[in-house]
Amino acid sequence: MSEADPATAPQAAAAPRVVALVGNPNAGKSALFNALTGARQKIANYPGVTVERKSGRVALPDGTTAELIDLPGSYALDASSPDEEVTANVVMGRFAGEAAPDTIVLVLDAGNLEQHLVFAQEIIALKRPTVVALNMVDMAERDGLALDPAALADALGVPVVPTVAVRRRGLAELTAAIAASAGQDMTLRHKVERLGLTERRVAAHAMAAGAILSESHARRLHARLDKVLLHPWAGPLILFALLFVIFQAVFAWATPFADALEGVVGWLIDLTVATVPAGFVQDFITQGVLSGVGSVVVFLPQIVILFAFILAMEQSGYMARAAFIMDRLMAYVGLSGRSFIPLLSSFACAIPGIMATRSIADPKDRLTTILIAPLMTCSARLPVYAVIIAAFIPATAVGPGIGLQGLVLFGLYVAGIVGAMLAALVLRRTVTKGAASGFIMEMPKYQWPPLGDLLLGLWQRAWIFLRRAGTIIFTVTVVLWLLLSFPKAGPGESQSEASIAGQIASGLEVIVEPIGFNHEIALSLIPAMAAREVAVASLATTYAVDAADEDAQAQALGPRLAADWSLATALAFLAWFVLAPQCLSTIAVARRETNGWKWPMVMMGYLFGLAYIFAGLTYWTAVALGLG
Ligand SMILES: Nc1nc2c(ncn2[C@@H]2O[C@H](COP(=O)(O)OP(=O)(O)OP(=O)(O)O)[C@@H](O)[C@H]2O)c(=O)[nH]1
Ligand SMILES: [Mg+2]
Repeated sequence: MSEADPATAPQAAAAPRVVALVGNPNAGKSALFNALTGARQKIANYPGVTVERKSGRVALPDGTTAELIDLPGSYALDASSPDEEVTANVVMGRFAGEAAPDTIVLVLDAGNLEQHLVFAQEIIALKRPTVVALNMVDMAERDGLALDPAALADALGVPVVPTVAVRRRGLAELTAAIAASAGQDMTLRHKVERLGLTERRVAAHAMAAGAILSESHARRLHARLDKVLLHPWAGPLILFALLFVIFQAVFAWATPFADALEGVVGWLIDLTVATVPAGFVQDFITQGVLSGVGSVVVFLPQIVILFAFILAMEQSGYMARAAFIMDRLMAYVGLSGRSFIPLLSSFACAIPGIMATRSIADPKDRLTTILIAPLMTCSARLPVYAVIIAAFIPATAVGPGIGLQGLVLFGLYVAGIVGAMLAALVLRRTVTKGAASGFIMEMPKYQWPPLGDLLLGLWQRAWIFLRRAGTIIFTVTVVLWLLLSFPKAGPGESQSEASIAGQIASGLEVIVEPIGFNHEIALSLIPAMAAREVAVASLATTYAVDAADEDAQAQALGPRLAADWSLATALAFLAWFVLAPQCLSTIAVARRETNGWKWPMVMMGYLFGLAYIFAGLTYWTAVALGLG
């Protein structure tokens, strides 16, 4: 440790001046450090912490040498992480055996000046010799922003040197400014006083605006967009409205395509009946493959439209803003914004969502996120929701451009989110007790989503969906069809009731009957553990097996459900699928990520419990309202 300690290291004549690089994360401190010190670096650890202490020698133009220290990025002097604590301790000279730096080089990202000036003011208010390196001016110029270093120097009362660390631009000027800072009474010239966070934000805004020489139209537009989209209350409202529009579109735009696909499946069934001799093979193709798997595939248009919006939000740079907005809201339920991306991925599928929780450092944050991820409405639920909504909710308008079907779909997604937030709230107060940690992220630039990337992403999502239909859904449906087809029913008996599958389902039916579920639903719940869409395929296959004739067999699932189920049962079925952990792969991934069966069991227990209770409440309420 002593070799890293400038106070005791063997040195020529006088101890070299200590110069510390301070600034927000990603300002380019390490890049500047490397550019200035080259190979003359030493790496050690700060006493008592695992944070690296990187120091190196730099020759100044006045002939002296300085010891340069690269510090971890920080947002504030009242530290919240070990990294930030080291920075604060070094800057304030609180480390034992470590002298306070003689000069502070404050590294600011020219492209994020306003944000970086918030912390910068805290440093300058310390009244120590300070030099500002206005770094990354190349990036700012590329983005159409030209800054005036003199104006900024004037506002701050410290020298400002424009630099491009990675191109070694401005290094001579910077070392000259460091040399000149020696022995000066900087406190006389500093214009920044100690202020609270809010006042510093206001001042940062004014100083950043005052330092702009010219700004391109696009940059100004993006800044204005952020003002609106990140506004404390307009931002969440816009996000909410956008999601609302998305779910309207999923129904309004997909219906003609879904109807056409349904027509194709019906036509294929007719064709099979006409060409394949009646018997086992014909039944297998019509009941098992076409009715079962076909009933899932018809939801491809909905999946594609939903993902077109999600991908466009990601690629345009809006998604990071949504995460930022959600961070504030999630803090209320004890989650950090770091959970947002895993939870967002869970809208596609909980499996990548749960794997993405590896980026959450806090173990309790992470566990909470894993436990609530299955409540986010994954795309496998979409076919289940869509088939029930199309069959039971009239396609009427409840307002200009607002369809009732889209509204119900939106409501189901919101129900999942609300359920997840409430679950987080309860979990954070009980099993995963602890404080939430905030997060700050850099916002990507706005851009039009590149059409090629968008189409590629859509193709990948569509392919994942179709592959599931061709593999897991196909397999489970075929097995179910076999179990549904034997033994053959006697006269007057229904085939699905008499079959092996039907007899197994009868056991389950006893349990789910009180919440309004019928025999067909009970039959669909077990195979749907393999994947939620299988519930749709199972229902379709069951009704096809029981169909009186070929015409009835070629009929789509929706009209059959509408004829056979009460609205109360349909609503209870939706409520069940909002909450129930009907997915073995998710449970398996949760086991792997938590190293044991305890947490997956907790997850299954609380989710099945909630699903049962809420499906029941939905059913009993609906019946009381006369919808049974
Ligand atoms: N174009 C450009 N890129 C830069 C410049 N300075 C740094 N970078 C890049 O910006 C990124 C972040 O730079 P770092 O030097 O690691 O930032 P840092 O301030 O040390 O970040 P932390 O250690 O996380 O606080 C790296 O990819 C650098 O290559 C610059 O002047 N121009
Ligand atoms: Mg660094």
